[in-house]
Amino acid sequence: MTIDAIVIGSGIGGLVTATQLAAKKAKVLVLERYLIPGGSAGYFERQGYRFDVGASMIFGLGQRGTTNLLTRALSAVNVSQEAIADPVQIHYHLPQGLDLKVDRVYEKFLQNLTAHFRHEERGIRRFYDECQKVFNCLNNIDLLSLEEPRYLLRVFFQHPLACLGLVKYLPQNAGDIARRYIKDPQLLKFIDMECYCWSVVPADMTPMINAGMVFSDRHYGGVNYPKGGVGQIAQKLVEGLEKAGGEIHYQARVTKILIEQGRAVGVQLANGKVYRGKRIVSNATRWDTFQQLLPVEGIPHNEKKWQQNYQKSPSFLSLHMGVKQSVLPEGTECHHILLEDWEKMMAEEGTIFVSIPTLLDPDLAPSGYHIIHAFTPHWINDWQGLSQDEYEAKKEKAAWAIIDRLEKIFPGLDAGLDYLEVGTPRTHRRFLGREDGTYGPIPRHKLRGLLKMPFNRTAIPGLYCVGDSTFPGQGLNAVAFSGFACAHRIAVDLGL
Ligand SMILES: NC(=O)c1ccc[n+]([C@@H]2O[C@H](COP(=O)([O-])OP(=O)(O)OC[C@H]3O[C@@H](n4cnc5c(N)ncnc54)[C@H](O)[C@@H]3O)[C@@H](O)[C@H]2O)c1
Ligand SMILES: CC(C)=CCC/C(C)=C/C=C/C(C)=C/C=C/C(C)=C/C=C/C=C(C)/C=C/C=C(C)/C=C/C=C(\C)CCC=C(C)C
Repeated sequence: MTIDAIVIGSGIGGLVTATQLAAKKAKVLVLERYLIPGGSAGYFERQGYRFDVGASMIFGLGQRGTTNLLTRALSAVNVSQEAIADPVQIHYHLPQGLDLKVDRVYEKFLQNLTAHFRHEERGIRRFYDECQKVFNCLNNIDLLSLEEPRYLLRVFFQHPLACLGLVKYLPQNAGDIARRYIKDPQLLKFIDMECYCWSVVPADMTPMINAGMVFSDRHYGGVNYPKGGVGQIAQKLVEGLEKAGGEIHYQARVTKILIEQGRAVGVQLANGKVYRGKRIVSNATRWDTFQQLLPVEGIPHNEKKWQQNYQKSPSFLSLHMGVKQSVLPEGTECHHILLEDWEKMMAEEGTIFVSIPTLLDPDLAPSGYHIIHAFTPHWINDWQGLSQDEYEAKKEKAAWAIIDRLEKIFPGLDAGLDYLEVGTPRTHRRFLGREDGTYGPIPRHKLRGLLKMPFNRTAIPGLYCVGDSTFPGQGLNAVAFSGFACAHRIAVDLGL
């Protein structure tokens, strides 16, 4: 039977594309190089612990509005996922005693922040209220492909003000808007951290549309943890995909996208097997897609331009720990950010991110124990060219430096450690198939908001990209949007 769409990779971007197409009765095949689906939203099990590999703070699992794209993607193929509400998005432990919690309740968050910056009360409210404006524009409209003129026309006639609002914010960055209202340098550093901790760049380089989503949805749909672990989202999407007649093959590593007369017509696997399809979708990063799966000499001009504007963000050093319950003081929150010196916010091993999912779902660890996932940015270069012994020693040293720092918020961590597994940029590259283990693309220099981020079609007819190297970038809810948009464009192209 002819395959309508072959999707390379089962990250959330790839799976949302596949399920959306399958729901429209397209014949879909997903090819995944690893043993399970999910990519960065996958999991692994060790000694009774179920660890999330990457994604841990989940947006898009809310129940209301139009921006709850994970919930919507699941229900489109008749599956659902129980979600546990996280009452605090992040507990920040920042320099100069700036210790504060981002409460799920908007007014409570504003109060917590204002308590540290009384003189900026008005500016704080004006900045975050403006983020809510962006969110309200998005949360009113159907979110589909911006490459489909008839859809654009339709939403424009249905919601002209929301569309004009979005057009206004598309070229803007959060830092410019923050500086319009806020003068205090320490508060501006805090806004930088608010952006950096998910966009990996400071506020000046973070698109306002994305900041509007994150800073508002956390108080609207909220951050919600999937019962059973983050890996459940992908497992459920696969269940829905199969129910809708789609197929997924594991240990199916695509090594080549086949081009005939300038058009993508199929793929070849590492084992030599060939599949042909009417449309090919790559959920691999753009670097992997255009430099590994296609001949480098033929890289399209617009991809070269994209690489001049965007670079690979660093990868992470990840500590997956099992710890005794006694390590966590009463009232500990699920997510923490630790930084001791503002100058080091963007440095390797500067900011430490922490997620403790067992506070929301205790079933992920043996009784009496918790999971602490701590991660910090790291570049692959430092991990190349080492012997096995050197690699292990470097991992050990780096991990203990992080544990020592975490003792500040979790006294007794070292003594209460029951299990430790350390992942490096090499681990991310190997298991996620992402060049240099990168977290995703970041602007090389200040760009105008999201204007330079490509949509799903590529310069090669028949070939589409989905995932975090397409509009609007990193984040599970963001790549879910990219999946909705990609499937919409393909469905129109196939006349479904
Ligand atoms: N919320 C958080 O805390 C957090 C943390 C880390 C990552 N994330 C997010 O996760 C998102 C990643 O989603 P995504 O959908 O873009 O990508 P992904 O990297 O998660 O998924 C890509 C999938 O494609 C597979 N693949 C790659 N090359 C292949 C090949 N040649 N053949 C077959 N399969 C191949 C990989 O194994 C992987 O399963 C990012 O946006 C990132 O921001 C979130
Ligand atoms: C018609 C006319 C004229 C016009 C039109 C216009 C329009 C319509 C426009 C539109 C637009 C749109 C649709 C857009 C969209 C967007 C979106 C969806 C976005 C989204 C976003 C999201 C995001 C960004 C998210 C993110 C998140 C993340 C990344 C997270 C992460 C996290 C981390 C990493 C960390 C954690 C932490 C700790 C652990 C502590």
